[in-house]
Amino acid sequence: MAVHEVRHPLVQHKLGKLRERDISTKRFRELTGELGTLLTYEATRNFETEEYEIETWAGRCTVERIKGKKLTVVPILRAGIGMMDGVLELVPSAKVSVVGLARDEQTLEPTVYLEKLVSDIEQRTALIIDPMLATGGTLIETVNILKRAGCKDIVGLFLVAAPEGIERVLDIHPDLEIYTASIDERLNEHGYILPGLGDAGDKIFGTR
Ligand SMILES: O=P(O)(O)OC[C@H]1O[C@H](OP(=O)(O)OP(=O)(O)O)[C@H](O)[C@@H]1O
Ligand SMILES: O=c1cc[nH]c(=O)[nH]1
Ligand SMILES: [Mg+2]
Repeated sequence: MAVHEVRHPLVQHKLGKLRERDISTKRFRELTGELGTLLTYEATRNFETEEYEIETWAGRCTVERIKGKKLTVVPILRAGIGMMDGVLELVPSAKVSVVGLARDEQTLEPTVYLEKLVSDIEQRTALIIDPMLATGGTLIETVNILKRAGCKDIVGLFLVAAPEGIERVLDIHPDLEIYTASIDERLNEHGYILPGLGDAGDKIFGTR
């Protein structure tokens, strides 16, 4: 297991724009999708490939394809939906397993309100997507759901992650692989990430 902070210049440039206080809903959505694409590119870097032969304009040629990797993208409602189109741009055939969790603003404990997983999830790598990993409670519960369903290979993509949350999650799920555009400084007293993005769900959906 490992935590990868993706320091690629494009990722850091887009994340900087995303942090601007007066960003519009439209721009926040665009950048969230684009960062979803870039994090997917990084997270799929070590997928195994196999060679096969094709007929080309110049005769036969050996090319490569991803070897038997079946994916399911797992957006955590609501905010994870904001990354989904960007992720699916690179893995357009992936099945989608949706989970809905909401964090109680006072206790910071998540409640699960939806589980709609693909039926053969035990044969798939799960790619969890959510802009924020804060206290880690939502991610721990999501991984619990996936493991209960038989999923063994689980990767999480987050725009921003708090060090406290990462530590808590890895304590319980040390086999998890995490990709994030930034490991931020800390959580504030309300469980929000600093400097973070504010409330990502509200910014993506235009609610407040
Ligand atoms: O790591 P945690 O402390 O559990 O917090 C992170 C969760 O909180 C946010 O969702 P929220 O519950 O606000 O739901 P939303 O996406 O509907 O806004 C965020 O998108 C994560 O899912
Ligand atoms: O900083 C945070 C923490 C949880 N959820 C968010 O949207 N932002
Ligand atoms: Mg929210």
